[in-house]
This record gives sequence, C-alpha cells and structure tokens, in this order.
Amino acid sequence: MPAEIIDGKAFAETVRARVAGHVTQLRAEQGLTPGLAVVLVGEDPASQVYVRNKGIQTKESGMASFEHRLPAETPEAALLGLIGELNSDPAVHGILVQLPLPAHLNADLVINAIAPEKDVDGFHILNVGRLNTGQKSMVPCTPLGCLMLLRDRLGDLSGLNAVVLGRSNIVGKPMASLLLRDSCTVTVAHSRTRDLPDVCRNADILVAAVGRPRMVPGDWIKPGATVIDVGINRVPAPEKGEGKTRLVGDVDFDSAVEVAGAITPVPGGVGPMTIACLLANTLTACCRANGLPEPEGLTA
Ligand SMILES: NC(=O)C1=CN([C@@H]2O[C@H](COP(=O)(O)OP(=O)(O)OC[C@H]3O[C@@H](n4cnc5c(N)ncnc54)[C@H](OP(=O)(O)O)[C@@H]3O)[C@@H](O)[C@H]2O)C=CC1
Ligand SMILES: Nc1nc(=O)c2c([nH]1)NC[C@@H]1CN(c3ccc(C(=O)N[C@@H](CCC(=O)O)C(=O)O)cc3)C=[N+]21
Repeated sequence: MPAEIIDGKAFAETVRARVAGHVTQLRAEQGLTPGLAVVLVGEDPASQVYVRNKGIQTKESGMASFEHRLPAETPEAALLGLIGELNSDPAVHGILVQLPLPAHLNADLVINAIAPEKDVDGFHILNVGRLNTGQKSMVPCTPLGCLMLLRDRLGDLSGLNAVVLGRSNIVGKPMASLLLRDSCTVTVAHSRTRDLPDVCRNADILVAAVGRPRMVPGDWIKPGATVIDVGINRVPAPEKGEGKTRLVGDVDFDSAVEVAGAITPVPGGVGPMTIACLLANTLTACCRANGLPEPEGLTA
C-alpha cells in the first residue's frame, strides 16, 4: 500500500490561520502589531523567492513586514549597524537574516548580533544553548515545522528510532535536539557515516536534510516509516521545456512512497511549514516582548 502523503501545505495553512487569529486579537485587545524584519544581502535568485513569499504571507497574517535588501558587497559594519537599529526598533519583534551570506561576511558574528529575543530563526548561540538544555528558547523554523508534522501523525514520539540525515546548524542539529527532547532514540548521520543505508533502514522516523537531489531511495527505508524530506533541490526538467527546472527533495519520492508509511512531498511538504513557523515565532516573540501569555501549540 503506498504511503500517506503528508500535506504540509494544508497543515501550514491551518498554522497560519491560527497565527492570523491571534494577531487580530492582539491588535484589538492590546493595540499591538507583530513585526518581522527580513534582511537579504546579495542577489541569490532562490533566496529572493523565499523572501518574497515570506513578505506576502507575513502581511496576509496581519503582521507588519519590513524588508531590507542590501547589495552583495555590503561591508560587515553596515550590516551590523542595521541589525543594531532593528534590535532597538520596538515595531520589530522578529529579525531574520537570510542565509547563506556572501563569503566576506562572518555569519556567526552577524547572527549573534541579533537580540536573542528577536532571533525568530533560533540560530543565536543563546537560543541554541537554551534549546539544548531544555530552557525556553526560539526554536528553528524548519525543524519546528517537521516536529509539528510528526506529532500530528504519530502523537507521542517516545521510544521511536529517529535518524536525521544531515548535521547543519540550521536543520540537522536542531532537528536532532527536538527529537531527543521528545524522547526518540536519535542517530545523526552525515557524509562520514558508515553503512548509511543500514542506518536509515533502522529509522521509524527518517528526516532527510542533505541537499542532494533524490539521494535516499526506497530500499533505504523501513517499511511503514515516517519520512520527512527537507531537501529543496532545483533540477533540470526538460519535460517541461528547454531550460526549465523543478524542485525535488533529498528522497527519491517515487520509490520511497511504495515503502514508507507516510512521506512529505517536495514542494508542498516542509517548505510551507517553515514559513508558517516563522510567523508563529514572530507572534511568540511579540507576546514575550510585551509580557503577554504565549499562544498555545505554536511552539515546541
Ligand atoms: N524546506 C525548508 O524549509 C528548508 C530546506 N532546506 C534544504 O535542506 C537541505 C539541507 O540544507 P542544510 O542543512 O542547510 O545543508 P548543509 O549543506 O548545511 O548540510 C548538509 C548536510 O548533509 C550532509 N551530507 C551531504 N552529502 C552527504 C552524503 N552524500 N551522505 C551523507 N550526508 C551528506 C553533510 O554532511 P557533512 O556535515 O559531513 O558535510 C551536512 O551535514 C538543502 O536541500 C536545503 O535547500 C534548508 C533549510 C530549510
Ligand atoms: N536565515 C534563514 N532561515 C531560513 O529558514 C532559511 C534560510 N535562511 N535560507 C534558505 C533556507 C531555505 N528555506 C526555505 C523556506 C521555504 C521554502 C518553501 O516555501 N518551499 C515551497 C516551494 C517554493 C518554490 O516553489 O519555490 C515548498 O517546498 O513547497 C523553501 C525553503 C528557508 N531557509
């Protein structure tokens, strides 16, 4: 029996609708409008698409959206200056600096310059430390979105074998951390992992975040497993016409769907959840900044 297709797009719509409801209430009862600032340095075309989608959905949810597009050659001091201004702007509750940054900018330095309470990506060293020690933090959007999909399908995750393929700071490591917090037995695999197919075959939950188009075939998957495909890879699609491209994940969907119990598609899986969680984090940041109770069920 083919796998259930996990509809991340539909789930993300429900998350965004709940966020929008809270935003309406905040405005009516407190006169507050949550604000998200997105900073894009350089001209990376894929990044521009994400930034545009984020801007549109931020406004649709009733929040204020502030976009800052800086030239690729922006000096580090100028970027740090802008972050300083956003840190002290009371209309801005969330700040996201789109990654990757041009090579002459030190990403760690830039991220750690964001006020931790406005770090809606959850990448600041303080938020990373808080998440890993079980303290209240901002939780990275993509892993948070994956966790919401997993809990929705599986309920209690405790005792399940989870394999996270990829160990980046933005997806793999925080994903592993969240799964561990939910009492999974977590294995983090990467480019030096031995016997990767065997490691994956042990997974009740397999999260693929490698950035290699269709790397995980169906025969790496335990029958009935829940597969979360984080990969966003643009590949040539000659069937759509010359020079056309399409998005595929890190999992070979066609073979995986025959083995898995449930699987997220690309597009329409994790991607929309990432943006929904970014809005949820901005709402959470706004509530915390104003000493208001946090909306329930929108964070980990
Ligand atoms: N849907 C969404 O919202 C988002 C999607 N993405 C997508 O997710 C994917 C991963 O992103 P990100 O984490 O930033 O990527 P990174 O390139 O930072 O990390 C990739 C990880 O995969 C590992 N890896 C690479 N090749 C192999 C291999 N052949 N076998 C085993 N492991 C391998 C690397 O191992 P090592 O550490 O040993 O080098 C590394 O840990 C990308 O496709 C990206 O576009 C990213 C963010 C959000
Ligand atoms: N500071 C920072 N935070 C991030 O969260 C971050 C980042 N930098 N840099 C780039 C990656 C990538 N990322 C995506 C978000 C949404 C979709 C998304 O919405 N995808 C849609 C389709 C998009 C399309 O069709 O082009 C989908 O999968 O259905 C994809 C990728 C966030 N990232």
